[in-house]
Amino acid sequence: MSRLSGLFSSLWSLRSSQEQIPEDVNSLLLHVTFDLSNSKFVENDTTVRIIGARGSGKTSFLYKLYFKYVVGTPDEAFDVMKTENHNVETIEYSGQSYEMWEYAEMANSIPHLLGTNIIVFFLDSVKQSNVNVAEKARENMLWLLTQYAEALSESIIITVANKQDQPDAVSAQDIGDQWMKDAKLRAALQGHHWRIFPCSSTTGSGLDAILQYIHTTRESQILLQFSPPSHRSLPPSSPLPQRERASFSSRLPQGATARPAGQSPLKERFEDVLEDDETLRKKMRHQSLQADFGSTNGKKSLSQARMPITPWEEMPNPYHLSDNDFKAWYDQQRVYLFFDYQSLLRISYIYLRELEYSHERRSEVTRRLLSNLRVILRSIELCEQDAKQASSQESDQRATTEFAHECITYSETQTLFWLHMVSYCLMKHPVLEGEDCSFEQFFVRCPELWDGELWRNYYSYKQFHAERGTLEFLAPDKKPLPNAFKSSSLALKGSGLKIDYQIVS
Ligand SMILES: Nc1nc2c(ncn2[C@@H]2O[C@H](COP(=O)(O)OP(=O)(O)OP(=O)(O)O)[C@@H](O)[C@H]2O)c(=O)[nH]1
Ligand SMILES: [Mg+2]
Repeated sequence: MSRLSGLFSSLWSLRSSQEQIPEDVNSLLLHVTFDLSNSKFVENDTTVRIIGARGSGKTSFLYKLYFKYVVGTPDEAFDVMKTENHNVETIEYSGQSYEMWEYAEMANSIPHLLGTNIIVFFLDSVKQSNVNVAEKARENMLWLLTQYAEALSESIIITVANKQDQPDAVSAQDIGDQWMKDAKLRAALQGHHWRIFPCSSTTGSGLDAILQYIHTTRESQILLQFSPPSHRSLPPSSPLPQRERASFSSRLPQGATARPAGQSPLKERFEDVLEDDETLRKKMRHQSLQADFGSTNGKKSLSQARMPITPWEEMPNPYHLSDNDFKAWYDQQRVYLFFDYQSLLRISYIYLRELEYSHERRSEVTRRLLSNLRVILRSIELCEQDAKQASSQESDQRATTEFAHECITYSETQTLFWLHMVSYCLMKHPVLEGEDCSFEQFFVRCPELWDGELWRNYYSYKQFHAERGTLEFLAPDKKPLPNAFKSSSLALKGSGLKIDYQIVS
């Protein structure tokens, strides 16, 4: 320890001679805030600022990195003492040197944070089980991002859920979910590259993933000369309120998505739509890069692309997206974190509403809805498989819970049934001019859709879940579906039950 504390104090004196941190932080803050209006903050491309609660493990993290990447002794045991002001080390990673600063208090770090490229925000995951502590951490992050929104607008934000080696640590997934449930914080983070990583500064687990993310994200940001990522312009979206969630269908047995034997007229329909798994994986990687770095612009080849390290944050929770963003994502066949019953109703509603204003034929829209759904659901499944495989290799069982969301599987019969019911509800509860036309409002108005077992009125279980119905629409075997079309739809008039069947065949 004495060796390290000596090291720290010598570093401190070296740095403090270069960067005078005044005692009166407030006056400095005023000064910096004033300067903001006139200056564009640009700093060393590779500076990383580590902040967070006292005792959360910032110093341990810095020196674990130091021993691993500088000294080359990753298992070196060392003690740390409370940081007086700050510590700094230069860490070499993938041919790039990163100057890493860690600060004792957030207040003394602020003058250095402004305009910084990478902010690493540390949390003690054990203490996150205390709601007040968790809330305080979120408040601090929010305060920083809102107070210095302009100066930090380009900053990559990394949240580190440290001390994951402790049995009572709150998982990174749960902490991330809490952060995303906080509408203000979510809005403040929107537009930043933001990720949360599980980590243990004592065992060193998670260190590589964090460094790799810093490296690839920063590298690409430089390549793209700070061109904003494509999602930056998206407006902050409000989450749907928690409400009773009906279940669409339990996952079909393994292989249910495989083509059934026999000559269904729909059999060839998706031949050109659903690519093989490898192509889908490539596409997902490409999309994740685009989401992360704006556009690859040909500057980064696919062979250089890496799967996201913690893929779930790359994939948006559909509940966090506005209707517009949700649809844009769907149209691009991009992978969501999960796609549940409510998401299906929502996309059905959005597509049907759009139909009212477009010249597109209903059958074309339905076809697009189905083909996109099939690709998206398969992509989610592949991500799930990859994550499970990765977690079993790392023997980190926690990672598998990242995908523990309700997710439907592809079934043409079930999808078209729900599309039909949404269409029916749209007719029964039309959106009047001037009314809020969000899915959220529509759903509130349609109690019919709250019952995930609604299909039982029309179908036997066997028919609704028949394997044959996965890739072709099976008509109800109990009673006809309600008419879901205005009488002006002459071609469809009176066809009630068979309408969707006609559309897809
Ligand atoms: N179990 C466990 N203990 C950790 C971990 N990281 C840090 N610690 C312990 O937590 C205590 C505080 O660690 P520090 O690295 O000093 O934390 P800090 O954020 O730098 O604290 P300040 O300097 O007071 O701001 C020490 O006893 C560390 O050994 C971790 O990942 N797991
Ligand atoms: Mg410290």
